[in-house]
Amino acid sequence: MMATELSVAGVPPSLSAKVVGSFAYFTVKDRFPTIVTKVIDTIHRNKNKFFEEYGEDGIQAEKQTISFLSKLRNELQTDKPLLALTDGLQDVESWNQYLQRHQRLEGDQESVSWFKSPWLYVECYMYRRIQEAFWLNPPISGYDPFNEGKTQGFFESQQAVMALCTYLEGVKKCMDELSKNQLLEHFNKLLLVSLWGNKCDLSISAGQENSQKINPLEVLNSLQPFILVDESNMVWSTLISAQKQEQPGKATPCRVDIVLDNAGFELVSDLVLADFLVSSGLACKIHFHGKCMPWFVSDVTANDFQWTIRQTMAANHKWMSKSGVQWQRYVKEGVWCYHDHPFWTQPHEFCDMAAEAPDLYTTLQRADLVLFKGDLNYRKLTGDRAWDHTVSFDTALRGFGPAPLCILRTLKANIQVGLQQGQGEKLSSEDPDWMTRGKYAVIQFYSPLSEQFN
Ligand SMILES: O=P(O)(O)OC[C@H]1O[C@](O)(CO)[C@@H](O)[C@@H]1O
Ligand SMILES: [Mn+2]
Repeated sequence: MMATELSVAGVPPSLSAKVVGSFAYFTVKDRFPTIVTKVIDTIHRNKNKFFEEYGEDGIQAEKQTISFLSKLRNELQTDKPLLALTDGLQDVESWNQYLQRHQRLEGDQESVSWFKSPWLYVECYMYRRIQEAFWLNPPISGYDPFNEGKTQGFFESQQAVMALCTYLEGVKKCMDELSKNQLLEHFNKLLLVSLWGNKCDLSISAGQENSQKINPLEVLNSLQPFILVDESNMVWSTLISAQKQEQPGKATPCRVDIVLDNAGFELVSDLVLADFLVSSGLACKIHFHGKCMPWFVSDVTANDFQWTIRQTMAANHKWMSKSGVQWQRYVKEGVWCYHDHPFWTQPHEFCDMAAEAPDLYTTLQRADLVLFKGDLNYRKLTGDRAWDHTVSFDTALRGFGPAPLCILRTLKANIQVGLQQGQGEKLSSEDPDWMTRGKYAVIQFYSPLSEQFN
């Protein structure tokens, strides 16, 4: 099961920093070292805290972690071969096998390196190595170096969060009187807020900025021209038709899975959408999927998920705290549940999920709809390959389709499929950076049950 064969007929090569001047090249060359340096600074700034908590052992661990990370930074800046992991975590074997498969494919170990290997692989590997640096240094193994940025992103988005929760509670109050069209209107709005919430990630800005300052609902119209593909109507029909199939014997009617991306405002926008789906009866159960370790700077971990709900509950704002209390109740009652499978923090393209993580694939098959959030999920759905812009989304998925699925993504990496003939060229001539600045977005849909829609 080699995941990145470059020679599969009809499948383009993986994006890689070996293309000098490409976005992948600049990311590996400039953004990776910046991110590792930021992690080092964060640890250093927290030195006193480690001392207070763990005494001399904390100081030793801080020093040692910084030394591991400096070594990592040096390896990546000098294009050294990737190394096997040694921290004994449950996913080590799978990472090391992945490395060996690449080495076999390339014919020598030197060729599997930061600038020569697939960008998706080396970027995931960098975050896994950061995790290793901590894990090998108890007592600070569990430290999340991105936590400060994530919590700051949440606090700086307070006004937007309040506006969104006020809107949500307003809708919920009159839910019973809403016509189907009104319900659809609210659904569309909240789907768009969740889509544009993906602008708020910390990885693209190397940890600089990830907050939502203005009322997201007020800017939706002005953002409409920047949505390049909008298949939200298929998402709506999927939810409606799943309801029609609801049978008394079916254990979990209309289940929606949300594969989360970033903490901060984006997570709140996802929770608001999930609340709307449940309170409107469009869904009965929501399964959230997050990361089991700090990932791509701002991605949601179990801790971020719980923390965000607690903070929302504790807010000194009537509608915000009401929303938080409701979310806590959903979690307690099992209407919402959070999972973090190790597959989400591995470098695989999603077309390899069925083979690499059959249990996760089976889990997703139980959903009536899977909503994927964000750029990294888009890269993994499409294999992070140099597809022509006009190739269809289903072709790029290469057989991945556990259930009807939709991706809500703002463009931050130079990959985009499913466009009209000439659309990509036109965008490139108007704005050469159209794929990498988070200015444009897509809502793309695929269903393995497509006959249902024919
Ligand atoms: O949080 P998101 O939307 O997945 O964005 C992260 C993206 O940002 C980047 O760091 C930009 O290159 C990509 O590596 C990654 O795909
Ligand atoms: Mn992210």
